[in-house]
Amino acid sequence: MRVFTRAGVVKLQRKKSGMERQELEQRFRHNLLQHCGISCGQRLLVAVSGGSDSVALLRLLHRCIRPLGLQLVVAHLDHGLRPASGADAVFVARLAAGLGWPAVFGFASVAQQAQQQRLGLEEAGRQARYDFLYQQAHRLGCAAILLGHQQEDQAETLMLRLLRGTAVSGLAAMAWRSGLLARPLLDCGRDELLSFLALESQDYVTDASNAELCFSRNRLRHQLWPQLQQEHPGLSRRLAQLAQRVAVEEDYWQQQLQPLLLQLEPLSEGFRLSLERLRPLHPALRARLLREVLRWLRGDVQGLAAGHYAQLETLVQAADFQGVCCLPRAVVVRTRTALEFLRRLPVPEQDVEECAIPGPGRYPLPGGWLEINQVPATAAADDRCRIYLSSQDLRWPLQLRSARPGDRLAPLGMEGHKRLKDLFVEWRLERQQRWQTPLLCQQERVLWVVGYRRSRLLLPQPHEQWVWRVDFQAVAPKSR
Ligand SMILES: Nc1ncnc2c1ncn2[C@@H]1O[C@H](COP(=O)(O)OP(=O)(O)OP(=O)(O)O)[C@@H](O)[C@H]1O
Repeated sequence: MRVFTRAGVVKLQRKKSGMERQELEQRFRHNLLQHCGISCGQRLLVAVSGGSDSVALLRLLHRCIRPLGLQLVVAHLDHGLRPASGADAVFVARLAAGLGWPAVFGFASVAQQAQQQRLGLEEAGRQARYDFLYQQAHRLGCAAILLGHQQEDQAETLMLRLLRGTAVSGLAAMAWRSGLLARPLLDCGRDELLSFLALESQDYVTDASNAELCFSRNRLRHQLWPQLQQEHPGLSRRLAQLAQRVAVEEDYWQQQLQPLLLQLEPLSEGFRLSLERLRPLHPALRARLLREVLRWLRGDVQGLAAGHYAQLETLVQAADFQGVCCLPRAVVVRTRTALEFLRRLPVPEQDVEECAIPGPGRYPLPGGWLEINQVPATAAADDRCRIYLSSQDLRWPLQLRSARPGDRLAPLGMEGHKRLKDLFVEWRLERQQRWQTPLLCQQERVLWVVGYRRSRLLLPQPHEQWVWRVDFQAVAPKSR
């Protein structure tokens, strides 16, 4: 049996720590090259707050990159939220200078920006930070912006998304690489990074706001997380691994989506996707496709919840074709053969004053204008902003007005009549929009809920050579 003296134990511990550091460095280098797509010789912007994670990031880079010929520029933004924030900038400046790397600094008045843009402090800070980092990366010709998010951050992000009701793809949490942003520490534990810093005799700053419980992430970190960790040791690691697996699967789904997205038919205000293509898809693939189309249309999918996707699924499966689904910033209209994904029309700012339309011409509306012309009957189909009316059955004058309680519509695509009030609820139109949406009527009968649905009335007959074309052009309200 070997007996170790105290000095021997210390020596052994040092050896173990040295080996752990070596393993951490190897993993870090692998993450940098394989997961984050960094190539030899590139210039990188390293975002350093002065906290333990980003300081560890900088020190790891400093140790690992010499053989790779990478150049670093350190970047720090002072959010101006704490009296001591200037001291963090000084700390980062000294650290960068000590390691021999250039550094850039910025200042943002985050509290003011949060007030102006009606954002929470966390969100405003994030926006200001990313604006600053992107600007600097472009100005300095950097190939990537490296961030110090680590395993616990990843697990917290996944958990917060879960608690807020994410789609499955949201469980992928933060990506190793997303555009310019790269996160090479995603599989490194906080304790592992702290041990590394201790071994390097490197200090770091502690941000007092990280302990403030007004931020949801901090509440999770300090209140819920310790309890969960106690019950389920290794939870952070397992959640971060789950995020990685979901990311790989999402990559697979993206590949499956590509050929389907090529089948999207562009419209002037959105896209059309035929039911023939949508219906045979597996529901999982269909849900992702619908989500992706909405992302294309709106630029993001914020504010869309599971209930919205369930509504779209109902539209796809419905036998009749009168459906409309109003979503935040988008409207999806079901036609006989397709779903049309359209940008939301601007909400009119006032009711439409009732006016008579004595004949063809152009008529102003609060939210735009309406134009009626006689045109040769062609195969042209109605859409949300254009309908064709029979010239044989139309009797002038028509009327334009806002909806009234008691109005009914005989929606094209289904039998019978429906109360507009019920249709508005079914379409999820906001209250304000319900009674300000213009209606085109003939003798009190609704022909068209402008911008949404037409009725079966006055459909052009097959033998007609000329028909009336009614166009609606929406005008965005002037910003006040
Ligand atoms: N003020 C800042 N200036 C530059 N980069 C920052 C700043 N704040 C955060 N970052 C970058 O964003 C990453 C994530 O930010 P987050 O707020 O989660 O970290 P932190 O707790 O402030 O600091 P750290 O991650 O360094 O311990 C940081 O690791 C760092 O790379």
